[in-house]
Amino acid sequence: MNAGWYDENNNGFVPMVESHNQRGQVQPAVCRILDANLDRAREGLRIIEEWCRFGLNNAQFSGECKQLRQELATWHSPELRAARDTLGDPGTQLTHPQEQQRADLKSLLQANFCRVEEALRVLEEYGKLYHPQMGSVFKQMRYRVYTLESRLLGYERQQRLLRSQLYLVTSPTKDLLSVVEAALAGGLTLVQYRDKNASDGERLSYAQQLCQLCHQYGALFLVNDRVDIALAVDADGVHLGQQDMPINAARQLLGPHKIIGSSTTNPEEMQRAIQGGADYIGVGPVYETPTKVGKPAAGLEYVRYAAQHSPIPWFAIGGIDVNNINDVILAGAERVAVVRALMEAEQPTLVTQYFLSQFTRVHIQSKSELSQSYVRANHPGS
Ligand SMILES: Cc1ncc(COP(=O)(O)OP(=O)(O)O)c(N)n1
Ligand SMILES: Cc1nc(C(=O)O)sc1CCOP(=O)(O)O
Ligand SMILES: [Mg+2]
Repeated sequence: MNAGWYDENNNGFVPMVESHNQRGQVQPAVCRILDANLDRAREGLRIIEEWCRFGLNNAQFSGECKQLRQELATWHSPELRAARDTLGDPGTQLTHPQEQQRADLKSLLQANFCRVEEALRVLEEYGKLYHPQMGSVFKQMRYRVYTLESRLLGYERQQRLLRSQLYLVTSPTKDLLSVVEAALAGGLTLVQYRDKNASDGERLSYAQQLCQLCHQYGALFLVNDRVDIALAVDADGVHLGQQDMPINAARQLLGPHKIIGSSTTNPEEMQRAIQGGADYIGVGPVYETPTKVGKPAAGLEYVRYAAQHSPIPWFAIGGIDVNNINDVILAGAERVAVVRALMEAEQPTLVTQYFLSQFTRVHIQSKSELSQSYVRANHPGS
């Protein structure tokens, strides 16, 4: 019969990794360290797994967490558990103020990934004193957790991009932070920092402040044109036009999980952006706009084309305001990007709320109009 034990934490029968401590040569303190860190890693994984399972309904991510927990359980032998001395542990009273509050879900997940990774690193080092394979096994496990972390946080980002219907592209103003904050308070979830004339120092400083502000509100933050600044402030991604760095070069620098947006004006540019690996595209200018002088309008015709043909999220942009938003939505746009309509608004919070409400209203109205015309066509007498 295989050696092992029954684990009460949902793991069932756990085959035991054979003890290497047969001659009692490993110090009890090492066993205590291994016991504590096996617990710490499993607890952190369980917290992450709950979000993957109940928050994201994602079987792949939650399955990977469960698999890692089970592998940890195979090392948590009764011998290591027996070394536990909770009453004699001075660390049970120590907490850090940051553990008492988490700003948002992202920081909760990041804190727990950090906890798991640290625990695995401790297991890797002290494990070398306990079992010949423990060092390499826990090193591999730590790399699996890094991969899970970047895939999960990248996935979260993509989900937030998909859910964003209004995108604020900023223009320079002395009230930049307060305008953006007012829009975030109205429910804005996507912001791009755009300033074509500032010095690099100013750009970096604004990008840092805006990135922090957006993340406080759970919104995504992208930088226009500049991959280096996006990297320096750990932004969620960049927006690149036809004259900017090519998407594939930006992807090499930013890695697979950051967002890259690309401006398009016609079907050929759209096709190239999609093939190049853009996460979303700008579709415009819908109307001519003083924000981008000299760029001819692509018009509502191109919006209709995007509605029919774009397999990735797209934002109609250019001259969109509270007066014409309904025309743009009726042409098929489910997402819009604006500069002046929010940056020059007297009440950015209210204007944000108005824009967002139009997506629901126009769709409900056009759906009910469609269903009424269906009833009229199919039941002429009713
Ligand atoms: C969402 C979005 N769409 C299009 C643009 C324009 O990008 P680009 O063509 O590179 O022009 P500049 O903004 O750099 O002047 C954008 N910024 N955002
Ligand atoms: C930055 C930008 N890019 C465009 C494009 O079509 O690629 S239109 C545009 C400016 C949009 O500004 P406003 O909302 O003030 O008209
Ligand atoms: Mg550009």
